[in-house]
Amino acid sequence: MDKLQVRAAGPLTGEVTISGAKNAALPILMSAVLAQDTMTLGNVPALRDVNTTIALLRQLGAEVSDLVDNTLTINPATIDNCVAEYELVKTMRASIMLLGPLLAKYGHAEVSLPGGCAIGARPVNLHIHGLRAMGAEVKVEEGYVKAKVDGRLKGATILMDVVSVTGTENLMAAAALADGVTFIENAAREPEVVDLACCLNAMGAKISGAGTDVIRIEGVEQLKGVQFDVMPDRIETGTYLVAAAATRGSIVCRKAAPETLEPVLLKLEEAGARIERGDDWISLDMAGQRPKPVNIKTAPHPAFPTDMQAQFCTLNALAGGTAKVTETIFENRFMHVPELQRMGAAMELEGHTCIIEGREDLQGAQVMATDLRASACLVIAGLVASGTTLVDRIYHLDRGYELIEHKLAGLGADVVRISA
Ligand SMILES: CC(=O)N[C@H]1[C@@H](OP(=O)(O)OP(=O)(O)OC[C@H]2O[C@@H](n3ccc(=O)[nH]c3=O)[C@H](O)[C@@H]2O)O[C@H](CO)[C@@H](O)[C@@H]1O
Ligand SMILES: C=C(OP(=O)(O)O)C(=O)O
Repeated sequence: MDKLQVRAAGPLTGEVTISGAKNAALPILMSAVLAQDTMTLGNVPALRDVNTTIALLRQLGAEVSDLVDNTLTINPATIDNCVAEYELVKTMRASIMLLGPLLAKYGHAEVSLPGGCAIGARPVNLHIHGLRAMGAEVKVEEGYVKAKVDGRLKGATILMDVVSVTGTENLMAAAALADGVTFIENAAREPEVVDLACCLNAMGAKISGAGTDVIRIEGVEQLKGVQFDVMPDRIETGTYLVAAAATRGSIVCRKAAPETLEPVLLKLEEAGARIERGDDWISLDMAGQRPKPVNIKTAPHPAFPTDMQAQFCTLNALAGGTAKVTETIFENRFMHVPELQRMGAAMELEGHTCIIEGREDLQGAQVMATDLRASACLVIAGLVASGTTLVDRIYHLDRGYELIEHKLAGLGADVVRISA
């Protein structure tokens, strides 16, 4: 298993180019099955999860090119199998996004339940509820969600009890080919939902309201293959900005989408960073100062994203004062806390809140990455800690950060991948 060796090398400085968003790319790749002909997708990040998605689509019979220069083509016309098998699905929860599109296009679909994961339970009851409301027969059997419908799905009004990003995306994609109008109420407003809606609309769908809490989808009979570029990754952007802030550095993120990470930028400003935003760039400058503590409470967009919580734990661990970080989306998303404690961080958990007393220094240690963003927060800690930090199980990191060691090295960090 690969490890990352991280040593402090002073403040991060320079420019980093942001990749396409994992959490937009995966639903868009899976919604490509809705098209009649070939989709060409650009700005697709080279990530382990993208490779898994390519393998899943090929397993269904789609013709999928390799990813070259962050571009790939998907021809779904050759799909002859609507079963997404456990072996691939278990490594990536986003696979559930195949359910709605396959069902809407082919009238049946079987997608393995992804199972629980380290950060929390991740149920799919809302996806099932919505598809049933659209007339599908859905059962959970032998670890698979099995859905079928006679003819087309029917437009329906669906109230989401809880704001669910993938749930909203699955139902929106399915409704794009349904007969009649669907309303998704209490919809997720995340920028990735908007990106998927833009892609579907380019394919000929009639979706309005994406980015608000009511999405209206007027079903159409067919969707066509188009060229579409995936939006920039706001979480990758936020991660590099926090890394720069933790090291008291000064960086510019290029090919970013500032409007998608306003809550993160506001918290970085509160931490003492000078932030400037352009159309597609963000700069951060700490002017050599130690970060100030910032209280964080995660919640659905436009509030503070759960995917940035771990990184802000590290930032607070280095801040001059005490901060509270509260997680409201996932019940078990603090597994980085014991690892950061091993590096000397002063933090305690009280239920869903982590109380962090900032320290001037952390110490390098061998630590274990437990999930994607937890891995990122340990790498950030290693950029500041004395001695050497060895982050184990970085396959988590490879799910979501394209070329992380190269991008960090470009900012002056001392980060080396040690291949097993
Ligand atoms: C709202 C939110 O911040 N969602 C995050 C979630 O998206 P992801 O799409 O993975 O998860 P959801 O948005 O669906 O889940 C949000 C909440 O809804 C609950 N739920 C979800 C579906 C369902 O059928 N039933 C149900 O009860 C979940 O247990 C969770 O507490 O993880 C992603 C990866 O970390 C993040 O990028 C998203 O920002
Ligand atoms: C946890 C994440 O992803 P996933 O939903 O694929 O597990 C994430 O993007 O932070």
